[in-house]
Amino acid sequence: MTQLDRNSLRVTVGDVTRELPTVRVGSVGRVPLVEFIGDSEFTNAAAQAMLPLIPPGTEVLLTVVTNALPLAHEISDRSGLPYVVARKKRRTYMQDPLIQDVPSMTLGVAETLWLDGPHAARLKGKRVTIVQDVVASGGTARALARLVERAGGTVAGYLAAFKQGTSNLPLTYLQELPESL
Ligand SMILES: O=C(O)c1cc(=O)[nH]c(=O)n1[C@@H]1O[C@H](COP(=O)(O)O)[C@@H](O)[C@H]1O
Repeated sequence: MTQLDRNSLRVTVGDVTRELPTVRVGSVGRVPLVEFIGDSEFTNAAAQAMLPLIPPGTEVLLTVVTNALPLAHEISDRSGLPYVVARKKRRTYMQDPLIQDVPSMTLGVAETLWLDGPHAARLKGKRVTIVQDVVASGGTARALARLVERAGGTVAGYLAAFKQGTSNLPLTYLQELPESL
């Protein structure tokens, strides 16, 4: 990882290098912006590198829209593990969804997660690994863990492409990003 200036940070995953732009977030300062959506080459490199980090015993992956979705798709495809997706908006077709507030978000917006009932059923009795693009405060990860428990599953572990900040979750990740630049 190379800091080019306050406006960008160069990261390399596998043989793919990207210059992440930085964005201003509240009073925190500038944080590097990781975008997997729209970048299959970067997504695929990260998914491939994350395969050995999947916690042993994992039976199902759980992720949340939007940015982590292509990553979870690729990890699922490469590992053969099924994946389940929490949404951030209610959909009219949802049946008995589990609704979970995310207490605080690094990017500055409070959010609510929605897990459709039939999808929650796929977590019941399973060892579930939570997959994210970035874990910062850990608020999203904790909300996803709560959904696993409410669905009757157990959390096998937390897997992220990048860690940013000092959350004390038992997280496996590829690289650590600076909290602010
Ligand atoms: O696109 C995003 O939502 C996102 C971009 C980014 O550069 N960094 C980033 O942390 N996020 C999202 O912010 C959430 C992590 O923040 P915490 O809940 O504070 O750990 C995840 O849902 C990420 O998808």
